[in-house]
This record gives sequence, structure tokens and C-alpha cells, in this order.
Amino acid sequence: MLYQDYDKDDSLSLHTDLYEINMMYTYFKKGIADRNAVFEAFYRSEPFGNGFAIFAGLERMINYLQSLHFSESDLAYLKETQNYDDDFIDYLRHLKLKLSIRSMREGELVFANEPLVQVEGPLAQCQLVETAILNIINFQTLLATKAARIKLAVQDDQLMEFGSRRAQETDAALWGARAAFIGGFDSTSNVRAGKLFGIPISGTHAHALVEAFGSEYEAFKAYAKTHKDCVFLVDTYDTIRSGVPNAIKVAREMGDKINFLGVRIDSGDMAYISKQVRKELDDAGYPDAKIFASNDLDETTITNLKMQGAKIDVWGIGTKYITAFDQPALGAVYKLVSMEGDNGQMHDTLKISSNAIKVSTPGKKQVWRISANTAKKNEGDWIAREGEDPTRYQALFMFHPQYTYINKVVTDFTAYPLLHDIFDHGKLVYKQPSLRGIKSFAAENLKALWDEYKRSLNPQEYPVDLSQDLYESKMSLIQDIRRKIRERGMSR
Ligand SMILES: Nc1ncnc2c1ncn2[C@@H]1O[C@H](COP(=O)(O)OP(=O)(O)OP(=O)(O)O)[C@@H](O)[C@H]1O
Ligand SMILES: O=P(O)(O)OC[C@H]1O[C@H](OP(=O)(O)OP(=O)(O)O)[C@H](O)[C@@H]1O
Ligand SMILES: O=C(O)c1cccnc1
Repeated sequence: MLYQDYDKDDSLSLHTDLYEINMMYTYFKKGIADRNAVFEAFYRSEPFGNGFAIFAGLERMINYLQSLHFSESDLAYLKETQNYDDDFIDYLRHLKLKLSIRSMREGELVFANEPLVQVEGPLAQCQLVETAILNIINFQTLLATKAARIKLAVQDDQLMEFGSRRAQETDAALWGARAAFIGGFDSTSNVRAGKLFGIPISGTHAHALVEAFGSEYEAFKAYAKTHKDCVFLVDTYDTIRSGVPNAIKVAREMGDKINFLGVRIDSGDMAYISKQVRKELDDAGYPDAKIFASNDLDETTITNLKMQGAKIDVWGIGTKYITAFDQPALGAVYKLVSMEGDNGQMHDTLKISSNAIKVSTPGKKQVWRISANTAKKNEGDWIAREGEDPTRYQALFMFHPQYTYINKVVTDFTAYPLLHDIFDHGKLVYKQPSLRGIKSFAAENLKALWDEYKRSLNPQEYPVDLSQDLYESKMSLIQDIRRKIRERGMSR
């Protein structure tokens, strides 16, 4: 197939790893494809050494799941390349989403080892959607978290997202712009993201404009005559000697005909230069003109520049945001936690590993956020078996699932569940809030988090605890499996 034949790319159902369809085939042939199963997606450690993550990706996940079907061209391709029998191809032809899905809401604060998405339904369908779900939430959650880190560094300054040219292809630029907005950016330079998602778009101009006119004065003047809002890029030749004086000259000449919003610097020592530029603008009578800065910035450089007293008002962030430069993957996984057996009963499943952190927690679960009523801050999250309700306790015993001697009793608390129903047996039952709603939800959530979990360097570990019942059932399942392995003589 050539790129031109991409009109045949008429569904996202093959956006999965081959092994998922191979497993579906086995389940189908062995008659267990429609057995009920529960999978949960979670990640194992906070990205960027952060103290929290911001969940994102639900919008795209919903779109993907709603349109899930195998097109005739998908089926023809599978038939041509794989040795599947016709009855399986026919089964895929008639596949209709039957899954029940619960998920964190976009903009929710989430933490390592808690289920972010829970998929329940026919085993084969649960398996099919693994790759796309992980693909979507891994990227978008990682990026929304990176955005939140950058937002915490700039505090109340304005943040512009400039990443498209450096993103890992077009989808990443688009959904990365959306995740940036959720995490705290004010605007994006990506016009399509503006059109599709309603994110405010904004931009200045590039060095090319100055080079095209051959002089800063000519370029700024031409721009000013064609635009009301003007930010001039002043570092093409010499920021202090030529860029800023030319910007001021044009601003004076144009007077009220333009809004002289400020100047952008894109190179050099930004602490030193911004202070100089601030003085020039103030002395020229433009104290409200803002200083925009860009050039490989991230939360670390921003924090450092602020420490140096840089006079920067607006931050343009591209490469290091959109590529999640310091940690390019979140590493969320998708694990089977419960499965219908031959007797029709559901039983917990578990993946054991010699690495303690990789031992999954069995059973279908709910995550409860425990919030202290007086402080109005989160005490921690409490993962419980489905049906357990912490609100029935006056005092809640919370303990670290690995170091159980780290524990506390919480009284006077409010508990609320974080996993929400999205699909019920294939039917969408969730109404997505507006993107602005999601953005303010994220900001509100961050207010309920103690500062100790929000600092960018070595934050405190937020408590993600298991209920006593869940802890005990996990321990007893581990013992059971170990015993069975020993009895079968498979262990050393
Ligand atoms: N005062 C400062 N303190 C810390 N980092 C800074 C400071 N000023 C600039 N930076 C950062 O230093 C890095 C290196 O900038 P560099 O010197 O390579 O840019 P430049 O050479 O001036 O510009 P370019 O090569 O893009 O034309 C950039 O990530 C920039 O954001
Ligand atoms: O540095 P980022 O965080 O990625 O922000 C986006 C960069 O894109 C533009 O530069 P361009 O791509 O034209 O190249 P330049 O950096 O060499 O000027 C802009 O001037 C920023 O420097
Ligand atoms: O508008 C800008 O200044 C901009 C947009 C994208 C990349 N760099 C800068």
C-alpha cells in the first residue's frame, strides 16, 4: 500500500499491536472471547520526579472507542497478511463495542499505582483496545503534567505554547497543545488546535520577517501597518543597540494605531538582557510593554531566570515542553485484574514479579480521594475493592502498602470516588465538560494539594494507600499463587 492509498485507512481499529489481535484469535477459537474481564491502566512512578500527574486523554479515548469497528479494508488486510480463519474475520466484522469503561476525568490529579482507566467487558474487546488507550493516555497525561510543572514555575505570568515545529509529528502537536492548555498554558501557536479545540491562539513573528525586509525598522514598521497587536522580535542583530530602539521608534511613530504589546527576546543571557530591555522600555515611556522570552526554556531554566531577577512577563515554550524532553514516556501499563472463570464467577488475577513494585494489585477497584474537612486539602488516595465505601467509617485507617508501619487514622474527612462511568456496555454515558472547564478543574485540584507535593524538586510522596480488605486479598492471592507454583514443582 502506498501513502496515496490512505483513503483505505478508514478506521482506527488496527491501531493496535498485532499481539492483541493474535490473543483475540486464541480467545475466539477457544470459546472465551466473550467472557467478562476487567483490565486497569496505571503507571508506576511520577513523571519528571514530580509529586503528581494530571490526567488527560479521555476526549480522544472516547472518540476512538465510539468509532471502534473493523472496516472492510481492515478485514481484507488481516485476511491478506494473517492466517486467521474466516469465522474470526466474520466475528471482527460484526464486532460492536460492548465495554463498560470507567476513567479519571481530564484535569484530575492522579498518582502512581492507582487505576486511571478501568475497562470491563468481553475479554477479546478489552484486549483489542489496550494499545490505543495506553498510547493516548500515556502521551496526554505526560504532557499535561509537564505543562503543570511549567505553569507552577511561571506562577502568574503568561504562558504561550510554541511546540508544533518540534513535536513528534502532527498528532503530538495537536493533542500536546490541548494538554498544555489543560495543564496551565494560556494559548497555543497551533492554529488548527485553536480551531478544533477553541484554545486561544497567539503569536509574534520570526527572524525571517526582519531578514525579508533587510532591516528591523522596515520589518517592524511593515508589521505594524498590517497588524493592530504588535510584539517585535528584537534579537535578530543586536537586541540592545538595534532591536529595542527600532521597536520603540516604530511604536512612537504608530502611536494609537497599534497596541504595542512588547518585544520578544530569543537568545543570549535572558536575565541580563531582559533587565536592560525593561529599563529601555520604561525610560521610553512604555512601562506596560511586556517582555516575551523564548529559546529552549523549561521549568528549570524559568525558575533559575526568576531567581536571577529576569524581567520576563510572557514565556514561549516549545521543544522542551512538547517532546517531554527530560522524560519522554510515562510508562502506563494495562493489566488484567479480574476474569470470569469456567464456573461463570469472576475471580481476581495478579501478575507476580520479583520486582515488588511490579506486582499488580488484583480485583476491580475504585480510587477514593480523602480530603480533610477543615484544611480542605487532600490527605491521600485510598484504593478499595469495588463496593467498599470509606464514607461509612468515622475514622479511616490509611497505611503505606509497602511500608505498612507508615500509617495514620483520618477523621473528619470527605471521600469521593475518582473513577467515573464513561461507557456502559458500549453506550456513552458521560458528558465531557468544556475544555475551559477541564482547565479550571485542574487548577482547582492543584489548590487542594499541599505545597510539599507540588514542588518540582524532590517533592514529598503523596499517600496512595490500599484498603485493609484490598491489601489482605492481594497478600492472600500472592500466597495462593506461590503455593500453587511450589505444588506444581515449578519453583526453585
Ligand atoms: N541567564 C540565564 N540563566 C540560565 N539560562 C539561560 C540564561 N539565559 C539564557 N539561558 C538559557 O541558556 C540556553 C542556551 O542559550 P544559548 O546561549 O544557546 O542561546 P543562544 O546561543 O544565545 O541562542 P541561539 O543559539 O538559539 O541563537 C537556553 O536554553 C536559554 O534558555
Ligand atoms: O525554543 P523553543 O522552546 O522550542 O521555542 C520555539 C522556538 O521556535 C522558534 O525558533 P526557531 O525554530 O525559528 O529556531 P531558533 O530557535 O533557532 O530561532 C522560536 O524563536 C523559539 O526559539
Ligand atoms: O509566535 C511566536 O513567536 C512563535 C511561534 C512558534 C514558534 N516560535 C515562536
